Amino acid sequence: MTFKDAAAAIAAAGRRMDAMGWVPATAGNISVLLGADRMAITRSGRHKGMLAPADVMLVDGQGASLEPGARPSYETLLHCGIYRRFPGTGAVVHGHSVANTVLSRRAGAEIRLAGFELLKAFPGGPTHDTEVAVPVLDNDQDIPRLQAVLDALWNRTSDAPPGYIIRGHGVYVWGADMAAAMTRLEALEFMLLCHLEEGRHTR
Ligand SMILES: CSC[C@@H](O)[C@@H](O)C(=O)COP(=O)(O)O
Ligand SMILES: [Zn+2]
Repeated sequence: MTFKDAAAAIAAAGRRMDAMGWVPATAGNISVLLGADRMAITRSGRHKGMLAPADVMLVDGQGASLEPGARPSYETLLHCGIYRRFPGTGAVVHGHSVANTVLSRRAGAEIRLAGFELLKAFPGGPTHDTEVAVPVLDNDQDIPRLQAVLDALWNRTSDAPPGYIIRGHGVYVWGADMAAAMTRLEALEFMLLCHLEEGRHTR
């Protein structure tokens, strides 16, 4: 994929996330892998619903800017961590929805989703008749330290997680390409919203 195509896919994903209310203010970040040591990612502090090609830039596999002086997403290392850990990943999306924020603020170490038809949208989820645990981690502005917590978590499990949620902050989801990542994000956000509504109606 060319940088131009990647920037267009990132901007389209940002518009979709904005339309859903998942990237308020300058929240969220989005990337596409372009090669073993290269990815296109949103610049820090841009509104993800109004991205122009110039709001996307190149970094290397360690998250270092390939454009002198330019500032990629503050959370670039979390994207690098996902590409490193899950080979075959081609795109990563991060958003701050009301559902993932509210639910994670009162969750423990995971949010369990069970019995939803949309669980079939997750990889390896051929049936609704299953339960998926989405990890919830405490928020941390020290991104290398947060990535170390994620690496330790992933080392303890053989499951391929559908994504993860940072408490009171937002969700990270990925896929083989942008379409797959967005399908997974939409499915997860739908189920989280159901979870939130169920909580409201059973109180
Ligand atoms: C609007 S504050 C949100 C940031 O702290 C961060 O969590 C975020 O999602 C966007 O950061 P960015 O550096 O623009 O990629
Ligand atoms: Zn964020």
